[in-house]
Amino acid sequence: MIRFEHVTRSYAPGGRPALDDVSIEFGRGDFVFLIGASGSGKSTLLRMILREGLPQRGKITVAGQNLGLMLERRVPEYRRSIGMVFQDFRLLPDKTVFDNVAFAMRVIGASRGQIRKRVTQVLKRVGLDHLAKRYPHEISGGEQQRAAIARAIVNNPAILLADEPTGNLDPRASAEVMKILRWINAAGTTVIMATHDRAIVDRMGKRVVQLHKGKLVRDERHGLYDPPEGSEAWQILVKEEAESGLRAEDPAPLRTQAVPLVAPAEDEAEDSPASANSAASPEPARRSASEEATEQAHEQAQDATPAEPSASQEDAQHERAAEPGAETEEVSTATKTESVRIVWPEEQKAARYDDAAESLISAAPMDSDHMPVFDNGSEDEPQEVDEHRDSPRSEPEAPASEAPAPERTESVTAEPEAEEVSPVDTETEPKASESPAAAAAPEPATPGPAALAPTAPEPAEPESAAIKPAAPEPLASKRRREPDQDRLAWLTSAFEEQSASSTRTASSETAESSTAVPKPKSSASEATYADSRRTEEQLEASKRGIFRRRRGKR
Ligand SMILES: Nc1ncnc2c1ncn2[C@@H]1O[C@H](COP(=O)(O)OP(=O)(O)OP(=O)(O)O)[C@@H](O)[C@H]1O
Repeated sequence: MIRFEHVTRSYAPGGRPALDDVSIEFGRGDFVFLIGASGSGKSTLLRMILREGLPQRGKITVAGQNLGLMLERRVPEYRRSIGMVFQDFRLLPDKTVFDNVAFAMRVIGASRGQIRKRVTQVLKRVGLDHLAKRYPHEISGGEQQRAAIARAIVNNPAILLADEPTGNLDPRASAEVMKILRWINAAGTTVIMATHDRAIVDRMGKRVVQLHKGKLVRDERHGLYDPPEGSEAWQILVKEEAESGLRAEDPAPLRTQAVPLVAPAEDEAEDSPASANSAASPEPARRSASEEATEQAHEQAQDATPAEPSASQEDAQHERAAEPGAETEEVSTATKTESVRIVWPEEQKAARYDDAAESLISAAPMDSDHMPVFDNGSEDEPQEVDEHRDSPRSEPEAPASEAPAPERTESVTAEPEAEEVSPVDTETEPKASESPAAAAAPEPATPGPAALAPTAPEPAEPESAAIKPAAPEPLASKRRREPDQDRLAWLTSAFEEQSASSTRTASSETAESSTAVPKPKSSASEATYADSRRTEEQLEASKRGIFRRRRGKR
């Protein structure tokens, strides 16, 4: 589905490429951890999937579309097929949780009723329906990240990219985020997550892709954070750590078996390269870091540009294609598509879900409807929209208990104008114009058709549990390792314990421990906020114009 072919990407002339001759594939429904030292190219790889920057060499195709051939004006639509979650959340600070999530639907022209219904549904799924009216600074970091995830998935993306989504979170909040990502993946969304969190990677036992100075050095179907001892990736890291003086701080690799440097998946063996070759640096773009940041902010703002007030994106594409003289864009040398939105056949979605649901969700606490259970406090309290934002931490927080229902197939039928939405609106009946799919989410357990995509079996436990390090570790490494194992143990119990048994005290402690509201990390994100607000104002202005015109007609 996502294919990098000998991709090289440099930011500065003559500098070391951020990605260096990287060839790799990510399949539909994959859950991939992207690991590597700071500066190894993880974020660059994620951004390139989002088409933020093109390779100077090589080719990236997503769902058969060559991103290098994609017309600029199609990029915003393409990006709406992809959800993105950042370490610093990037919520709009002057919007409530509800409106942050609703914003992503408003920019595609969804109607008020659709937005209200869908946003409420998604907030329930991430356990935030009771905090819908809070502002980002009134909720914890973990809750902010869940809101950011809700925003990322509200339009049913085919791909979810997460750049260190647990980087600012404590273990409990991290575990909840991972539960959600696991569930999203089980619903068929490809999840690619850059992380430095050893415990999470080791606990999940998912595919691990490791970068080192822009090169792909490891691709394991079910990997741990540390490369297998003796492998080339392990040797590279030992050398790097010795050079940087980090070795004494770092734990020894957890396994003793040597595996090939790059171990392609069984079904990808033909296409995955055995190793990443060093390539001559191409002529890089002559842009400064600040220009790059501005470009990113601009590109993200493009995403926020309101779409034509048409129906769903697919419908809109078909409508445009049906118009006389409408463009049909050749987005790939091999594939001619009408839409840049990433869609795959219904049966494959169902098959992927059916195949994945049982195994992927199994480790997370679930309620009777197979929803991840969140530790939001007493289960006795009714779930309702919080209408008392003045006392942000005094209300009881109810657990999510809505049916999970991945409904990646639903499409929204947009109305001509996006309207301001309030989560306290008491109207609950969907409008007649709303898509039935939006009203009735499919049951996850429904078996898919025969076209089931084979999925590698999930390991019962990470292999690390049974394997001892081959060599005695230095004292310093043991010191570093203890907290890591504590964290691993904590995560394990967090995954396994039923939140019904968790106390409200624990919940509030967690909330207290992570209440700091992160400032935008970079000028790019600040610019994104500003551009998003500008877009918001443009929306408002256009609505005012529409209403004025209507009044004039009357
Ligand atoms: N906008 C930019 N302009 C110039 N160089 C950049 C830019 N973004 C990243 N780089 C450089 O590209 C290389 C890869 O950076 P990248 O952010 O992809 O690494 P990373 O693995 O995500 O690091 P981290 O774990 O610290 O987030 C680094 O050397 C970095 O300095």
